[in-house]
Amino acid sequence: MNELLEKPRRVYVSRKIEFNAAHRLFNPDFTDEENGEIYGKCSNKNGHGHNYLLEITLYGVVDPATGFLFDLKELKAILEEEIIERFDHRNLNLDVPELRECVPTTEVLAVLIWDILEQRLRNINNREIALHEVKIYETGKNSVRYLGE
Ligand SMILES: Nc1nc2c(c(=O)[nH]1)N=C([C@H](O)[C@H](O)COP(=O)(O)OP(=O)(O)OP(=O)(O)O)CN2
Ligand SMILES: [Zn+2]
Repeated sequence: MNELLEKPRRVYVSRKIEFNAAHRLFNPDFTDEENGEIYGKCSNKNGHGHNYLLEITLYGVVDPATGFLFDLKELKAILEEEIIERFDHRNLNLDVPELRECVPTTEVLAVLIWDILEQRLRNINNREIALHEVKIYETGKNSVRYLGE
């Protein structure tokens, strides 16, 4: 074993993916006026779209045998299956069952993506790997980070 990895080395490993989706920010419990006041143009009846940039970060100890925390090829495949399949080219209000009763803000999307990935990693996690952060850029300027709290 390389002496570099003789003691546990804790690292953060990230991968970015992009998907595009439409949404409308609208709460049916509010009046149209209230929705307009709170969400402005984002509550327009026919919705609008975003090119979301998602960055997932894992945390844990480098495996001394492989030199990996987690194979990024495997993470890429998981993100394709769990995120792209679910969200890409979808209407978040209509096509994602978990969001039907929610206002699909970036905060809510980050929490949902956390729950999906946390569950998926738990099922394959026989090593010390944790989901550390879900970060979503909704626009070039607006982003949300969720660390599972
Ligand atoms: N806390 C949040 N605030 C807002 C969210 C959100 O998810 N969480 N979302 C939106 C809208 O989805 C909206 O589409 C964002 O658009 P906008 O504010 O116009 O964003 P831009 O960065 O493109 O705006 P600029 O005009 O370029 O500044 C609103 N708020
Ligand atoms: Zn929006």
